[in-house]
Amino acid sequence: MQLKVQPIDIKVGKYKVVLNSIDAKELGVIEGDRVRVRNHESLTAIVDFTEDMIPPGMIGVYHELQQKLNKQWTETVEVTPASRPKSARLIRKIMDRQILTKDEIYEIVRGIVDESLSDIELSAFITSTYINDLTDDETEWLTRAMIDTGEKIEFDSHPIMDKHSIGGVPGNKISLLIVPIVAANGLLIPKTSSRAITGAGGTADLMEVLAPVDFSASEIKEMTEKVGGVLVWGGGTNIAPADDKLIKIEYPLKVDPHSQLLASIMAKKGAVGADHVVMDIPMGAGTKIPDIKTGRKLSRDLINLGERLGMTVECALTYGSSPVGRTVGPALEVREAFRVLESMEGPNSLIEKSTVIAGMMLEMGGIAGKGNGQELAMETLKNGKALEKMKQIIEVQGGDPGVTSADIIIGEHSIQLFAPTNGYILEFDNKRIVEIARIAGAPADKGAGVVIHKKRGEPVKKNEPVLTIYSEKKWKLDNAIKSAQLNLPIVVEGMLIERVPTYREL
Ligand SMILES: O=P(O)(O)OC[C@H]1O[C@H](OP(=O)(O)O)[C@H](O)[C@@H]1O
Ligand SMILES: O=c1cc[nH]c(=O)[nH]1
Repeated sequence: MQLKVQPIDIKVGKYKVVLNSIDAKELGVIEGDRVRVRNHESLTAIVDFTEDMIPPGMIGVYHELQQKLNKQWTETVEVTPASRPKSARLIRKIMDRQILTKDEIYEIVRGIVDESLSDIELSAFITSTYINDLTDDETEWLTRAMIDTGEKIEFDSHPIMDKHSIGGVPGNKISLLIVPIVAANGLLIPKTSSRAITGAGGTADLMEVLAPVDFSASEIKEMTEKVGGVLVWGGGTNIAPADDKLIKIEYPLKVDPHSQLLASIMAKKGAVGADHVVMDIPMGAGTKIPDIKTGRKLSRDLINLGERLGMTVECALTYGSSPVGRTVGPALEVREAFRVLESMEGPNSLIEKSTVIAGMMLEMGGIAGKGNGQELAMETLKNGKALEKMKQIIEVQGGDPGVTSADIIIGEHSIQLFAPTNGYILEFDNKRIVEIARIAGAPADKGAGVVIHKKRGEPVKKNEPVLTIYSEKKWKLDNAIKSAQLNLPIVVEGMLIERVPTYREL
């Protein structure tokens, strides 16, 4: 069928077209099917439907496909039904618990990278791997395919250090301290991070408060060689490009399937040529890892996958039942981390966790003797070398190296929530804290988030503030307050939890 092209200047992240339902019926396609669009070249696109936006005889072409067709633009195109790509059919095999071959896994990853899989198919891929774990071989191939379908960095000098957190604990801003500590001690650390997956601010969202995070592989190499380290967004590079496309699907689903998590993390490490990696595995109620047994199993899986890929991996099982530090949300977290860099002023949970992990890295990199890493990491914070290095990192990434914690802008609208009674913080719901920060606008609105005045186990007096919610927009703050009041993330109780009388009135 010949259709007249109607450009639609909207980016949808895929090759997509819109057909009038009359033409779609004529072609025998429904929403989510594919069509071949042919002018001088031939491309497959996913079909959207409309009753009125596009009249019969025309085809709406979204931005990405326009860019492709633009090379040899024509007024009309030939449109024919196309079959689903092989990668889409392979996802069904995972649902049926069949084991995929290496070639099949590569086919799926190519389908993710070249945008030929629809969001529905991608979410089926995520969901089926959430339900049915991939085998060790499949996970290795998934990781390798994610590395091989993107750019890789080869450094001339080694060792290359790296760290990664599996996420799942709110306020985990430790990379902002670890990277400068490690780089200040002469090791190279080209740290790529994801944006938030299940949280209210991933490290890439946080670093973006201070400097751009979007760089090519060659820029990352150059910047790391210049100042020793970077804190960049993995999705902004062409490093493991499938990763961010999968994370975009995981984010609304709020899931991070085991095999995807392994591949997502290790692909980013493999692509930058990491030699030694420390993994942070937050554990406990409300995290991705409910208990130590599951944490040890994940550690073994990460260590084994590292061995298969030629990296030494050590894992740190860390306390995750309470947020790290007292802030959740990009700008608030950056300000808290910066205060530690500036003056060691800050929560012990943040300083201790950051220096323990940085210490492990200094030992693995041969800079500190066994058992002395944390002391050296602490010293690097105290003597201001980590702050100096952080400023170099900010500058090399194009931010303002003169920035101080006082310059970081927090959302202008805020409200405090108060303790209803004297007592102790008996329960503290990490997931609710994240949810409230997200409703307030985090991570997209950098100034949105939550300050935690009282953590689990701490004593509190009636009417003392327990949380402050910040937002850049009044209406988002109102929604966050409503959500917090409907289901408070904190339970305050006195020492007496409930008095049960001799006789209860029924
Ligand atoms: O949103 P949730 O699932 O909590 O965690 C995702 C965060 O965890 C990792 O942190 P890092 O890069 O090691 O600092 C990721 O890169 C991302 O920033
Ligand atoms: O980078 C990350 C971190 C946690 N989970 C992932 O899937 N990727």
